[in-house]
Amino acid sequence: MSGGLATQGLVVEVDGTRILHGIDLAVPSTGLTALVGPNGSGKSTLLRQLTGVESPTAGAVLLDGGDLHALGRRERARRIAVVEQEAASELALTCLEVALLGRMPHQGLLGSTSREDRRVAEDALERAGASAWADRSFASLSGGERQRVRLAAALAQEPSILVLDEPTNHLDVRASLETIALLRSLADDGVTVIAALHDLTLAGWADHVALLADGRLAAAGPVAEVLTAERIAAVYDVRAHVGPDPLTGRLAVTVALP
Ligand SMILES: Nc1ncnc2c1ncn2[C@@H]1O[C@H](COP(=O)(O)OP(=O)(O)OP(=O)(O)O)[C@@H](O)[C@H]1O
Repeated sequence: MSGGLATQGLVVEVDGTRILHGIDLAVPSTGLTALVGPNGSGKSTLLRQLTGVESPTAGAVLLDGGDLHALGRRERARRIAVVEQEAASELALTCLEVALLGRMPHQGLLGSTSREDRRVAEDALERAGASAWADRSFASLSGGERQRVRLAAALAQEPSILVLDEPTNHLDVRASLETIALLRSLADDGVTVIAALHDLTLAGWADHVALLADGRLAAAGPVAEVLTAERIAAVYDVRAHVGPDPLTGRLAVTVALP
């Protein structure tokens, strides 16, 4: 199932400060989209808008052409899963219980866990490479291990749209690539996936890139069209080189201070 997620003239102001200046972005419903941009450019703010947890100052977020904010919280949660900074409430749970949190939007009002919920949560842990820790306390995991379990909770939600804020944070080089491969396979399965990433070479594994600069959309489109050396140099104020990586043949970005 695919979902059409887009913003129209999206403006966000916080305490009188304008953070997003009228963003028009259609998140491609096929393939993996990387959201990149310097620190403070507005990535997390934009992602919070795309998940509907915060309302815009002006403009709109559209889901399948309708106003996302008109949907109830539970209905939104059935459609959109989010992986962001961890919540304190997760710390008291086992990893399986954290994964089961993803089933909540699909459960009845009493929230009882069915055999099917448990199966989906266990599958999600397996897919995220976290099943070995199912019975461990979430608090006892390393940062990278927690990241995988939080991804499993999002998978257990069986969303049509998956929004991730720096999903490779804390992950080692191999685990980062495995996460990107998992996100790509979800996209292949028809899930709309958008992930904020800092590593531009990692972003090169995506299909599409949206580049934010100072709260504005500097560019959006296929990876090779957006991640050019000139644009990276201008937006990040660095010297940049973009070329095929000798190992993978894929786009690799190297940068140096001016
Ligand atoms: N309450 C606030 N008042 C003023 N400015 C704010 C407030 N909250 C956020 N901002 C600013 O909004 C801008 C965008 O923040 P956001 O977290 O969206 O950026 P980001 O691109 O995700 O950054 P990073 O890469 O560092 O995580 C930042 O400059 C931040 O300081």
